[in-house]
Amino acid sequence: MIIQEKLLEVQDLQKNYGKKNNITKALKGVSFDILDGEFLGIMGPSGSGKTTLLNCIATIIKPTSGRVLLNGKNISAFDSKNLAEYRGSRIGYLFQDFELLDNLTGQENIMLPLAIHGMEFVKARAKIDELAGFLEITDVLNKFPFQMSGGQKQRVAAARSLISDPDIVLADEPTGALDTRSAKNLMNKLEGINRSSGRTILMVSHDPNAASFCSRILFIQDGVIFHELRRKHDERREEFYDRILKLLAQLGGGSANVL
Ligand SMILES: Nc1ncnc2c1ncn2[C@@H]1O[C@H](COP(=O)(O)OP(=O)(O)OP(=O)(O)O)[C@@H](O)[C@H]1O
Repeated sequence: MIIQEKLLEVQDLQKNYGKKNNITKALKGVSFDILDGEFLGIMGPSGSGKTTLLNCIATIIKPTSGRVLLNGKNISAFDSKNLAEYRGSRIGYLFQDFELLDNLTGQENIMLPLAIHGMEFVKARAKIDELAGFLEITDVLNKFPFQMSGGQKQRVAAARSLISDPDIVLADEPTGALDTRSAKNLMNKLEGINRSSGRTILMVSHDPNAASFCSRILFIQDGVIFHELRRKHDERREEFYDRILKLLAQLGGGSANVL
C-alpha cells in the first residue's frame, strides 16, 4: 500500500445538539488527518459520537464549529450546490442498513450516483462489471433488494459507494446488520479494494473483528479521541485483532464494557 498525502483533515470539530438548557456536546474538539490510501477505523462505545463525527465528515450535518477539509477544500462550509457535487461523487457512502431502493434492481441501485452526476453508459457498464465481479454480485444485478441476502445487499451498496470513483468511502457500521460470515466476506472485499486500488476508507464500527481489517484505528469516548492503534506493516489481521481486544480489556475491564 502506498500512503501519500493528507486527503482529509478534521480540525477541532465540535457538535452540540439541543438548545440553551439542554445541550448535548456530542463532539468536543476532534482533530485528525486521513492520509490518501488509508483504511481508518473509528471505534467507541454507544453514544460516544461516532455517527455524529461521520455525519459531519459526510456533510450530512453541519458541525457547531471546526472544519473538515477534503483535498484542502473546506467541505463543512460548502453550500447545498457544492455539496450536491461532492455527495455520492467525491464521497461514497456505505450505511449499516444498506439504504437500497426497493423498486430498483441491484444494477439500477449501483448506478444511482451516476444518474445524479453523469457518466457515459459504456464506461459505467465496464465499471459495474468490474465491481460486480470483484464483489461477487454479478448474479444479483438484475434482482430486487427483497430477492437478495443481507450480505448481497451490502455488497451491492458497496458497489454503489464505489461506482463514481470517490476520493473516500465513509462506512457507518457496515457489518452491523450482517451475520459473522457475511461480515467477514464484506470486510475482506473492502480491505481488497483499499489495498488493490488504494481507495481511502473511513469506517465507524464497534465490532473489533471488522475494525481489525483497518490500517489504523482511532478510539473515541464522550466526544473526544483518546487513543490510536496502528496496524504494523505485515502484521497479521488476527494479531491486530488480539491487540484491539487487549486494549479494550485494559480500557474497560473487558470489551463489552467499553464498546
Ligand atoms: N439528533 C440528535 N439530537 C440530540 N442528541 C443527539 C442527536 N444525535 C445524537 N445525539 C446525542 O449525541 C451523542 C453522540 O451520539 P452518536 O449517535 O454520535 O453516538 P454513537 O457513538 O454513534 O452511538 P451508537 O454507537 O449508539 O450509534 C449521544 O449522547 C446522543 O444521544
